[in-house]
Amino acid sequence: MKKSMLPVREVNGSGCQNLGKEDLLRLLRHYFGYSGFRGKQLEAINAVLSGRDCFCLMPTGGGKSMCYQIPAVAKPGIVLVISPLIALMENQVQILRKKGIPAEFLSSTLAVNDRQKIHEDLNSGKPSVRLLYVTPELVATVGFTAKLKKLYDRGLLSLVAVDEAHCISSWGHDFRPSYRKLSSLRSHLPGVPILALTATAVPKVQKDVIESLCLQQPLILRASFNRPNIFYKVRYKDLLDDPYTDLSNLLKSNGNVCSIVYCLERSTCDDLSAHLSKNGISSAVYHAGLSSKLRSSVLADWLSSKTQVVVATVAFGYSSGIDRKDVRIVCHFNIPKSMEAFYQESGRAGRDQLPSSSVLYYGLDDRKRMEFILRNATGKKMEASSHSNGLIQKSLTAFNQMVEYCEGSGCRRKKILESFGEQIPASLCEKSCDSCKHPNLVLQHLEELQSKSYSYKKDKISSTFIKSSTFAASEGENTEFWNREDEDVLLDEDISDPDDEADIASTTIKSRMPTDAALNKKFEILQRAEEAYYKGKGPSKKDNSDKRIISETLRKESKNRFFNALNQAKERLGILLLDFEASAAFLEMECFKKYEKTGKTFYNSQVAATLRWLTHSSIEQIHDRLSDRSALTSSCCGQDDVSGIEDKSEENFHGFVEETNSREKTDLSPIPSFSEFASKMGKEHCPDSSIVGTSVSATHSSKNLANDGVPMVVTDEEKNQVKNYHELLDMKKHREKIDLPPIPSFSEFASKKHKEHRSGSSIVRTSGRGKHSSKSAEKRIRLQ
Ligand SMILES: Nc1ncnc2c1ncn2[C@@H]1O[C@H](COP(=O)(O)OP(=O)(O)OP(=O)(O)O)[C@@H](O)[C@H]1O
Ligand SMILES: [Mg+2]
Repeated sequence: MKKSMLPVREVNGSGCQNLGKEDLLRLLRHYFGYSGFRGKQLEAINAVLSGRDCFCLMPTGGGKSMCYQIPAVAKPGIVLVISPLIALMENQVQILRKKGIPAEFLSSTLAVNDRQKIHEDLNSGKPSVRLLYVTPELVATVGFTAKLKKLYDRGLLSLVAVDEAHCISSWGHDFRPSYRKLSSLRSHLPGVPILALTATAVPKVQKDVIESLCLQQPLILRASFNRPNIFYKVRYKDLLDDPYTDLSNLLKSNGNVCSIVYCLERSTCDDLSAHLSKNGISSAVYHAGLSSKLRSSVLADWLSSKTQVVVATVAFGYSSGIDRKDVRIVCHFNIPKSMEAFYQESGRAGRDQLPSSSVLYYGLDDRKRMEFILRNATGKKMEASSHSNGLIQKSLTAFNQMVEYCEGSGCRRKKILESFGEQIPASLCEKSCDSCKHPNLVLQHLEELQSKSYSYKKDKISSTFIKSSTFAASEGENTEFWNREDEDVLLDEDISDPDDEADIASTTIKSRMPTDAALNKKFEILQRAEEAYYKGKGPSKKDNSDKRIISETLRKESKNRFFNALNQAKERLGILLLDFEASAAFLEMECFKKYEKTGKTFYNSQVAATLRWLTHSSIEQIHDRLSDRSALTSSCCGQDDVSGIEDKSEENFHGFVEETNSREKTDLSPIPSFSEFASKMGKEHCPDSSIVGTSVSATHSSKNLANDGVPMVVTDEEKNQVKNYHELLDMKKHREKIDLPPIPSFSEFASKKHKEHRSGSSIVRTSGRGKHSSKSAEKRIRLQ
């Protein structure tokens, strides 16, 4: 039930100073039902009521909003709240209205009529609104500045609150350029107190905020950043059989509670959410690859408990301030870039002060990946700047704190707080982190990790992280890593991003290659399908089952898409030594197997994610995933084992490639013709190249025929040799055409793989693929 407004004391200027603690407590109880102020709330409220600027540093969920909400009901006039997110504003306005406090937000998402009503109220003799929420972009417009001036001239502005004030600082982790424009507020509205609120404790950011907002002798309030109700824990991916299963078990064992799972990449979100859903956990995906409408509906469902788990990229982290109090678990499925980001994101847990957990899944691959991104992200943003080296160093140093949090022993809570300059005794933790609760177990894990790390460095770093030049760019698009810092990219709830059409146009314009535009279009169609599904418009009740069926036609189309995408990848990368048809079939089968039961929508989504992966992956990644696809395809199809045949042809090919390579080194005579090659292999004829890429199903019959000894029959072995030969020719032609650094000796590559296979290393080969090897292949694919 709505409450009526308590009469505001008639105050003129300094009159408010007379409001004592009891008066303020009365307001707190009346409107919010709380019995006492928390932390530094009372000091902040008193400061702004007395007309003083205030910089308020309180932890996430600490109750910063109250510092401007109480003044709004204690003092006549309007409190202007500047907030980075429309969703956050909507959320707060709804809550305030329910409590009987007249609050409004102005944004481009409002209907024209609603906007008009707000403006009419503001222009009226006595506006009823007490809290007016706006975005920084709106404040920067000439029209709104004029409106503010008018309110100011009429003495109606009582306070300007700048929420998430760290967004103003390029030193902060959420820098938002439009916040910079707020620096003119002080000169436009002299005498109106400014309250800056943030949970970002870095001293440099604090200084930057105070200077940028031109705060005058502000009262600086700093509460402890300790979140005693959050239990901190790290899980080591490299020591787990399957992190996906580990996560779903963790969520299930906690009773499907309200949770947030942060991932680095959109494709991981899609994949992980599908996995959780399959395991009976109510989950949805949130990332900037979704239309803004879909994002809003995911957020609304999560806020209203229709969905329990949101699997999100940092696009959701940007929604800091969204008030769902009962988030019990915040999980980072990939290591965040800094302690600041980690603190903010994990701080979404337990805002109701009840016991909650922060779980970070740490992986050595993830660490290297993030280091790579940080180097390139900073380089990319600062290409022309002489500061770039310093910035790279700065972000790597910040990241090292995160690594130390995971790889070091000792209290995790202490590490968090010390990174913000707070010195505490380890006893403060009271065994509410894994290190304090189970020190021996954590030490044991760290030892195991160390030995993994040693072999990891030896085996993997060179191959996994030497990426093509496209890596940095593609990482950015997939990970949304730069989104928060770059307003040109589709910013979450940016006021300048009012509708889906703008999203699509902007995405298309941003596409680097013409092929990307076509792909984006396809993604868009898939997104819409997904949106319809989530909104219940998708599968109709009548023929639900039919619509969910993945038809043969759809599967064929998907295969064709993969085939085309592989060709495009080949154009992009210069070379791909793969059988495209078999690889396309493998990728499609992977999607089908995974979502056969869940239905078309998820299947389409997985196809889209895989296509996206193909457009951005490096040669190594694609080869790693697909070089042994035929065996997988055959096993997926339930065919008999053909690995012997595959192996033999592969060995032949390897031998041939090696021989050709050694010829290359010693004598430059032309490459042998296929007939020469075939006769060398003991064959009698040269089959037509059109048979290249014959499906696996043909293998059996051709094998039988070959056994019958019919001379003109083309065996699969021969087909493979033809295919391999043509690929080799392509490779050579390509080398002749463009001036690339020498192709890495294929013989070295092939024999290295062979050796690795023999020694049972991480590269999974075709033959002898048992349950275990396919599992590790699956694991590797997921981590990409
Ligand atoms: N004095 C209080 N007593 C009890 N609960 C409070 C008090 N003040 C605020 N809260 C509640 O604490 C929760 C978090 O408050 P709020 O959203 O203002 O946090 P915040 O500091 O802005 O966090 P964030 O940095 O995440 O935005 C809210 O549900 C709010 O109602
Ligand atoms: Mg807040």
